[in-house]
Amino acid sequence: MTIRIAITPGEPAGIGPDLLIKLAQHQWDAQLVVIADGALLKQRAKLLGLDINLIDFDDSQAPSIAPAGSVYLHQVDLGTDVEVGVLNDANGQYVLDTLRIASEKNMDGTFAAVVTGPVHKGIINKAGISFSGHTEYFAQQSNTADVVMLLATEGLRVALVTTHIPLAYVSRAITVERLSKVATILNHDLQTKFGIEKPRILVCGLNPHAGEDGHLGTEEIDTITPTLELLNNQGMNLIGPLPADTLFQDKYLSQADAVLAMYHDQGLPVLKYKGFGNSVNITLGLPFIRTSVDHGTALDLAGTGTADVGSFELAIREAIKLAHEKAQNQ
Ligand SMILES: NC(=O)C1=CN([C@@H]2O[C@H](COP(=O)(O)OP(=O)(O)OC[C@H]3O[C@@H](n4cnc5c(N)ncnc54)[C@H](O)[C@@H]3O)[C@@H](O)[C@H]2O)C=CC1
Ligand SMILES: NCC(=O)COP(=O)(O)O
Repeated sequence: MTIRIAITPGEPAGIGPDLLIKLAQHQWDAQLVVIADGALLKQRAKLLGLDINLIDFDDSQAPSIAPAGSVYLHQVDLGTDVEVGVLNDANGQYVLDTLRIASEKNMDGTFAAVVTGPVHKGIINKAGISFSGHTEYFAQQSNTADVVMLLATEGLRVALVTTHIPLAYVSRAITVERLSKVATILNHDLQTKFGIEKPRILVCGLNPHAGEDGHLGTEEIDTITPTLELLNNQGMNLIGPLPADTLFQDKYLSQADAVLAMYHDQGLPVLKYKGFGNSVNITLGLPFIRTSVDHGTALDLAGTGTADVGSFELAIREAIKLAHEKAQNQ
């Protein structure tokens, strides 16, 4: 069975188009359909000294595999010409259009998954569109109240209770309800997507030293500990709250299936230090499969041909794998 995957290369001035063009140089075991402006891809390929053959995507045809050097294209017109490495808010709507189409066509079953390249959150907002990240955008588009950001590399999976919010709002956002939903989604998807029968999840505290018995903050006593007790009584295996500065060592990680961090920069720096370029971002809890890269737009590398394809490649491979598993279980 041929799986059909949507790919959004993301910010047109960044490295997303470069990586997509490089990855299309070999044949994939799935139909990859890039949702982007074809002229942009042609121009970027020329700059990189590569050829790219774009095949018009027709969703009335059965999924088929493109030969090496080719990729299927769902055309979306850019707002304006792209200067490599230079952001332009005139293209903010274009980026969002590619994501909207990917979302709609995953919801209606045209695609079995979406793999996203990096977007620049700032320039989309500068274009007058409120946007904090793919994770939140796809949740909103699919009317999903709670989704979970999980990044995975060899030997470490990190999920987040809160995602793209200012640090000043984090404490308020960690409620019994949110923590319960995130832990439940994480536990469920570790079982179903990763085949772990009874996931062992290490849960970080929020404050230094997990609050030091309430002397350095009380969120652990007021919210985190009671929620973990509640969920463990229902059969989960959540360990914590643990001091985040000491739990990231092999002694603990080797016994764990995932770490649940309270906020973006508590968990992701460790993950990226361990596996930058070799990690995948997976959104759990969505009604469709979405994977992504572990890096940003890297404007400094766009058009140079030096950007590493590792994470984008892994994101596509993971999406294909998850899509096959989902198809088999239906
Ligand atoms: N999935 C997404 O859409 C993500 C988007 N971003 C966005 O990217 C923008 C830029 O963020 P930064 O913090 O500067 O992170 P960045 O990942 O774009 O760049 C950080 C450093 O890593 C290098 N780098 C990044 N990707 C690389 C690759 N594939 N190969 C080799 N080197 C690479 C860059 O050259 C730079 O030195 C921001 O607007 C941010 O929101 C950041 C992370 C994920
Ligand atoms: N650091 C990961 C990240 O910010 C990716 O966010 P998203 O766009 O995948 O929601």
